[in-house]
Amino acid sequence: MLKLRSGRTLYYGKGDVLTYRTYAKPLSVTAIPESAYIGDSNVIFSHNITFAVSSEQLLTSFTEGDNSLVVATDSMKNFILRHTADYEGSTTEGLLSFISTKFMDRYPHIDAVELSADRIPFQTLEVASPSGVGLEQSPLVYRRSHNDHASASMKLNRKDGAPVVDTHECSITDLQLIKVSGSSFYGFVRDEYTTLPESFDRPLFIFLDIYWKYDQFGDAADADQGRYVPAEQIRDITHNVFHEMKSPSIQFLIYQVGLRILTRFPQLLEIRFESNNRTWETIVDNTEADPAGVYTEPRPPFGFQGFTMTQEDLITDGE
Ligand SMILES: O=c1[nH]c(=O)c2[nH]c(=O)[nH]c2[nH]1
Repeated sequence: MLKLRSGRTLYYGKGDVLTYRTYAKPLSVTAIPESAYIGDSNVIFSHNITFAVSSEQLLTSFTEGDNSLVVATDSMKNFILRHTADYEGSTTEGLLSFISTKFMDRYPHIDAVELSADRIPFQTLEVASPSGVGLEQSPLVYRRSHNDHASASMKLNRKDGAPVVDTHECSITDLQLIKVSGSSFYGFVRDEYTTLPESFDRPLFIFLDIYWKYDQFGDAADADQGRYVPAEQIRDITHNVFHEMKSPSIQFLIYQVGLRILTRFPQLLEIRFESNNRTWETIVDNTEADPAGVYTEPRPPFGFQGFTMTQEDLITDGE
């Protein structure tokens, strides 16, 4: 949240600025064992952007109705759209820092900007090859995806007058993963409040949001440094670890995912998880002889977990 020196919250801005940029610079990233993802053509580089500004000098716009320093939020929207066209890089983080730095350069009375973007994912589609043999990716037609998506957020302020990225966070949200067998939950506190039976093989459905921060923001903004961490590889590590392990709880599962992510990406300072337990409710249980089961959606209320990890966790875990 953007605040003045006095501690008073003050900001205004525009949300849901939809920017469908075509033919941005292609992204290429280093391969990791858990993922086939090595980049994006960025033929469609589209985002839903939220942009807010703050300044000591905007106080009178609230207290006296003085609009003399108010950049209309409609103009902000135009600024974002026009400069999305000028962006020469290939990452969401780079786009946000480019637009916000330009804005602070253009309007020197703005002290701080807070902005975020959800990437709007479009997936490639296969079409019959003109040669008549096999399929190939269409370079023209894409499918809008409503699955998990990447996001980034950051706050800029001024240092010696120049805009600098003060804090940032990248994420993948709305991951929804089911493992049909190989998860348990037992050994928890049993007392007069306990009704949950122990489970030795539950169909574990989790909703997961994962957030990360770089040690050096430049690695996120400029993929040419070769240390960009794509949300797609974070996603693929997550389902690999889920696949590999017999989890005794969601708590331990996300810790193991975090260890793997921090191992793969030493350029990350911190990783944070927010998970939600949506374990399917069992209607017809499976047996050793017959693996078929029938399950239904769990009823609220839902359990959740939150956990933050840093590179220190790799040292203490002895990996
Ligand atoms: O993985 C889990 N962790 C819990 O803390 C918990 N609590 C609960 O009721 N089910 C589960 N599952």
